[in-house]
Amino acid sequence: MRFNDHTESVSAEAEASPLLPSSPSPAKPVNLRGGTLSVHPDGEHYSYAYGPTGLEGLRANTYTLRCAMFASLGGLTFGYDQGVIANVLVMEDFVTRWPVGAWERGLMTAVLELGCMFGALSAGILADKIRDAVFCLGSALQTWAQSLTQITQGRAIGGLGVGALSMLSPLYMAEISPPEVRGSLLALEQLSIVLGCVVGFWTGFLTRNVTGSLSWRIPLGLQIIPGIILGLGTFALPASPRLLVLQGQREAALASLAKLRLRPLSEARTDPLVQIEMLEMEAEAITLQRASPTGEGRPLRNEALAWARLFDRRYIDRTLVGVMIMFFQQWSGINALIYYGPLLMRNLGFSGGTVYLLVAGGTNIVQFLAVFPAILYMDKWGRKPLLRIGSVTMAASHLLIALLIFEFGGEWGNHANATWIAVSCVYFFTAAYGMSFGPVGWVLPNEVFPLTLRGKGAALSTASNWLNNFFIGLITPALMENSPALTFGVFGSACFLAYLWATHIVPETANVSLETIDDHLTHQLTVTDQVERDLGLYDLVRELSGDNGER
Ligand SMILES: O[C@H]1[C@H](O)[C@@H](O)[C@H](O)[C@@H](O)[C@H]1O
Repeated sequence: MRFNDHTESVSAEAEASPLLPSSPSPAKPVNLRGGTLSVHPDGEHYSYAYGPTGLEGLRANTYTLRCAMFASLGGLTFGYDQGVIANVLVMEDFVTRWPVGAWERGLMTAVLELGCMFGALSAGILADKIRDAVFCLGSALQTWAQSLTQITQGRAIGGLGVGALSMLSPLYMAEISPPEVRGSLLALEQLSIVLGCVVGFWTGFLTRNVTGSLSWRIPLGLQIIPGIILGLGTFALPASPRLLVLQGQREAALASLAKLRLRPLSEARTDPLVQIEMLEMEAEAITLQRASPTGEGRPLRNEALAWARLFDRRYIDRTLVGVMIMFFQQWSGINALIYYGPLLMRNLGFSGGTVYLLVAGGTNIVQFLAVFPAILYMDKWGRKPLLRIGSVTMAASHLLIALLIFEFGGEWGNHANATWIAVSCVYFFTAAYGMSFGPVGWVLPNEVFPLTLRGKGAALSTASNWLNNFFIGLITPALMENSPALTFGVFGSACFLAYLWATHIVPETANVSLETIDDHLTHQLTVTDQVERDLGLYDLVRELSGDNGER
């Protein structure tokens, strides 16, 4: 049984969350080969860290960092598509070749998001390399398309790959990370997505004047490169130790963990923190297997039962956390700005190329820069404070824009100051989003589910991202046409609800191991506790803390 004693100052809000039981008072940390173990006087509540959080922590985890960066290439692929497509849709060759209506164009854009949703949900079925191959096939189809139907088909197929990768990359990162830098490492997914947006946007921007179809074939084709690198790289990445334990491969899991924690295998066998981490994984795997032994010979029924467990009374809280963080991430309105930003800027009185650069180019860069504070401080400050500050700032920015449009809409020319305040609000919003719901949206869903449900839970949460993304894309133009002020009012209200949700419902997950989070979220701890006791975990913890157990 562990507790949320972060030697550094993770918010006390964790204790205010209804999902987490209140933690026992913190204990003095014991230094263990560079890491720390803090044990409560009762000998059964503890927390541990292999090293510091933030930048120093990332520096101390070079190999895990490299693996996570590599895995995050999955995020790059979908960010790139978003960045590129905005440009492709207005390229001269593209528009004259296929002079289609708004509806077909909308379908062509949105079909990727629907593909992504199915890709995320079915990620568990396809093997790694096949998912990647599906993505490359989709990209190739788009690049060599001879008709709009082929592009649309290519985007639907590519979407399956992008969706699967967008779910699997962060899941893998969560499973290989040590507790003290898991938030920072998972935030790399967001960094990659937004980097993809920036690169995609500027690539399209640079090739837009190339003659003929190369103007759009080049940027669409380039996305195959990260796909190929990722495909080749999956052969070199170490397997998730948690998955190996679940599959009963203890030795392989230890070898993988030793590599990730930068210890020679022989040393890892006796390293106290590695031993604790291994025992925790084993305890969780045993508990979960006892709780849900899979019946043999009925794979479809078992699969359906496994999905149904997400809605079981015991897990529904976590399922809602995963689904709702993505819901609020999308209803914050970030993609309304990304997809329809130029429209908004035109509403604010800007025109031509300025509009384009200000919005699409500018907001992507702001979003990209905003991820860095999240990477550096997410584990130190905790997830909840980021979400709360972020949602309040986003709500305030949206509401101010709504008021300004209401007051000065249609006569911006006479109110230059109001225009610039509105533009600043767009950037404030983007920065606040980029530090909060952007990265945390990819962190929380990969932390709150227990081992056996983690894949399906993350898949459902990612599907929620894509489905809501799709709806936003669909309704925003109509909303804007109807009333731009109302559009911002709607997103502002969603941000305010997100604040209430982050304050009262979200559990703090910073700085504790994935198994600890599971312990905390499982309202009755008894089974895992007993298994942990049987495996000798508490004896080991007491021994390491210099306690002989007599109390
Ligand atoms: O986290 C990402 C990121 O913020 C992207 O810019 C946005 O387009 C995605 O929908 C979102 O999931």
